[in-house]
Amino acid sequence: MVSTHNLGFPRIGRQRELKFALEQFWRGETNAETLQETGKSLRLHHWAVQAELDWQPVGDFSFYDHVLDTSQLLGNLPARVDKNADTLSQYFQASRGQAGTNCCNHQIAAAEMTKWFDTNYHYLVPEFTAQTDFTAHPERLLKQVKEAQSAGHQAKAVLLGPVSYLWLGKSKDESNKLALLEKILPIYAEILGQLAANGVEWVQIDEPILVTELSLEWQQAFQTAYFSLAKSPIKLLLTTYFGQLQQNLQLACELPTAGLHIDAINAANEITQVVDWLPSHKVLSLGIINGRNIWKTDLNQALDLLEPLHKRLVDRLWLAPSCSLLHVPIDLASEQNLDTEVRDWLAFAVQKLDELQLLAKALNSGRESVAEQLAENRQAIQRRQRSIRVHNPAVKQRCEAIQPEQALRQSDYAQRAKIQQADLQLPAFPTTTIGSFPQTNLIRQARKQYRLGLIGDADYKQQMQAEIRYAIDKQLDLDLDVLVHGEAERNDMVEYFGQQLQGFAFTDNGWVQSYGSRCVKPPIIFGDVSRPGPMTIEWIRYAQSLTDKPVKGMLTGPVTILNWSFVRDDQPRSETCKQISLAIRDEVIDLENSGVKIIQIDEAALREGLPLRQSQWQEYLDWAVESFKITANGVTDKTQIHTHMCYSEFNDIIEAIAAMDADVITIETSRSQMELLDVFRDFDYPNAIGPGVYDIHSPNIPPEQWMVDLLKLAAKRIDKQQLWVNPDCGLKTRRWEEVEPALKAMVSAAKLLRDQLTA
Ligand SMILES: CN1c2c(nc(N)[nH]c2=O)NC[C@@H]1CNc1ccc(C(=O)N[C@@H](CCC(=O)N[C@@H](CCC(=O)N[C@@H](CCC(=O)O)C(=O)O)C(=O)O)C(=O)O)cc1
Ligand SMILES: N[C@@H](CCS)C(=O)O
Ligand SMILES: [Zn+2]
Repeated sequence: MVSTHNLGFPRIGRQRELKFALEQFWRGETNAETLQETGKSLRLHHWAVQAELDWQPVGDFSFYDHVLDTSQLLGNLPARVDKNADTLSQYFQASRGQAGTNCCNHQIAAAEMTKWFDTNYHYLVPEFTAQTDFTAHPERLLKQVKEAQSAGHQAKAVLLGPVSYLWLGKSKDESNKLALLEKILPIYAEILGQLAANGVEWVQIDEPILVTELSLEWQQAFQTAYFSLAKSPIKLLLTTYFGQLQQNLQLACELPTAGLHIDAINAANEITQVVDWLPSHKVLSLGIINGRNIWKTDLNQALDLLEPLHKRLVDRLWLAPSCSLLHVPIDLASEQNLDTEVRDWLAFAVQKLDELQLLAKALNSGRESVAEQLAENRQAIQRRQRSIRVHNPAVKQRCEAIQPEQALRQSDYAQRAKIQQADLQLPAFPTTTIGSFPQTNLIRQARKQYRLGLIGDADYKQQMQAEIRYAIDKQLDLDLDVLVHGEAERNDMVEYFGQQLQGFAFTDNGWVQSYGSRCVKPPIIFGDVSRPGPMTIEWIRYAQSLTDKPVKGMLTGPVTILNWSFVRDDQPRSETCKQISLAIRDEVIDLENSGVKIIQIDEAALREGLPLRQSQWQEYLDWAVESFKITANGVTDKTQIHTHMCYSEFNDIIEAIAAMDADVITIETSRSQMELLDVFRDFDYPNAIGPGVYDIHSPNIPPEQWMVDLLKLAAKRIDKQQLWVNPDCGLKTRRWEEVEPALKAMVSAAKLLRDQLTA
């Protein structure tokens, strides 16, 4: 008999119950008990949805992030959290920071947040020093185990493994993180012991770093860790996902665990080798359903692959999604307005689990036991392949006809910079923001009413224009140099563009957690992409009509639209990206023709799209940078092109960043004390840079002196002529009460620097 299990279920809830519960709690409208009740009810609901599986995951739920949960489990929250606070308050202090007050609270900086591998999910980076000690705090996990067991479920505990945990964290004092392994292992052993004592048979121990290129030192750490944990009285399912094992394959197979899970979508070519290497007592869990995409599985094809493996492995074969279902929307049944043809091609989390059960039944009881469903699945797969909605010959021809010159600026940066400055006349340390201003309730309500047809085009336009006017007036009061229109009309920087492009479909409720309570609704790219008409021109033109200061045209770049969408799997990503790049190029040219002098093309997701293995980076960077350049470079020298990236660890890709040749790049740096600029200095990066001085992910308002200090640190690394002054990212998640004083201090800091450093 083949068994089924799931690596993790989306936490946010069908109606984003978790989001609303968290935000109410943070606003002080509800108490901790109410929040805990929501958590419990979501967990119980999720386990009920997964009840048909042989094992239900416990420990995948989180109030903010599972890596932060692991830090708390191991007694490793940042030292600055208030030791006297209760555990929930400590948890939120670490995830969101705490603003200082005049009375008793001191300001607590939030932990650094970064991308979880190549996904759009963010985790909170564990912090280490040579002195870090760990202590076991398994109470929350054990409580959840009990909850699941009491509800009649087979609890399989989910833990982030010790080696990946250390790898994902950051040493604050340059000490070797691996030296902590010997301290952390007894704590894991203690937790495993407690799980066993509470009736847990299997622990899914996630070690996703096994799909990356590991040095010998880290490979050896796996040996040390798992030979040590093998003494524990519990079965470990060593779990890898997001890619191939390659040089870690033998290691993963041979570590002394009771089972191994591999990503059978991304590492399909390694299955045979894994089966050959795997010791005969071990379970092999195959992640056969794609946990990163929303397409129906070709079940007949999957069975062709699985049947011979089942014959060989018999009871030792388990089936699961390739990774946690955290990265896909919950339920297709929540969609009332999806195009029926496209809907027929899709599977969300709940449908993926149905697919899993169907595969298990076909293996356990023969294909004939599910013949009807298999026939229906075959037809759906064929309908998608043959659909005329997918293919647009004009788009394909335009892509084939792209000439290399289309990706080139007219002149080099030095020459462009002079032409642009002569026109723009910006001061030293020019100030700007990244694009969005607070998405207030009023804005969201207006969008909702418009969406529901409760207000018409004229009303909506008037309301959005009022918001734009408000944002422009505020920026004029603040004396910022380069203004933005504030993005009031955008629900999301990717969804907004997708909704106006052909080849995209949308969901109403296809929410996916991005960080904490924040979610996104990734568009679905199902066909060739084209732009039926201008997407942003009217709004920017209106904003520019209100002021003589330059207002940036604001676009999302092709690589980011690609990386933050669910992408078609029937052509290379590079091809889809090229199609998007031509569509956005047309928008850039229209903006220039409308008199817009500065155009920002956000490529927030360019870096996270890097393949997990460095050996594949260059190929990706070649087409990603080319796509950006096709989009950006149809303009004359006079137009200043900005790009923005929220994550700025550019050490290994600085050449690609330089090759993008944006006139100005604004980046996230404030939490790293400008250290991220070292690579720009070492590379002699010539173009302008706006290192973020205001961490927009935290409600804390940065004091002016803090930003002055950051700018001075920046000026030590980068020629002051090159420096711009801006926040780390857009301000849509913040409130005006936070934004105004923060930007006031930022502009003041820039002016001070102007006086001090350019005198
Ligand atoms: C820059 N970031 C982005 C990433 N990915 C994207 N696709 N987009 C990004 O901007 N990845 C990296 C970072 C992640 N950062 C964020 C930051 C903020 C959010 C966020 O705020 N998300 C919102 C949802 C945004 C949205 O689409 N809103 C819609 C619908 C809102 C809604 O729920 N409306 C209610 C009614 C109004 C109300 O009561 O609030 C309804 O319909 O019932 C809109 O504004 O129209 C969030 O709330 O989580 C995400 C990623
Ligand atoms: N222009 C966008 C970029 C976010 S990465 C914003 O300001 O929200
Ligand atoms: Zn950003």
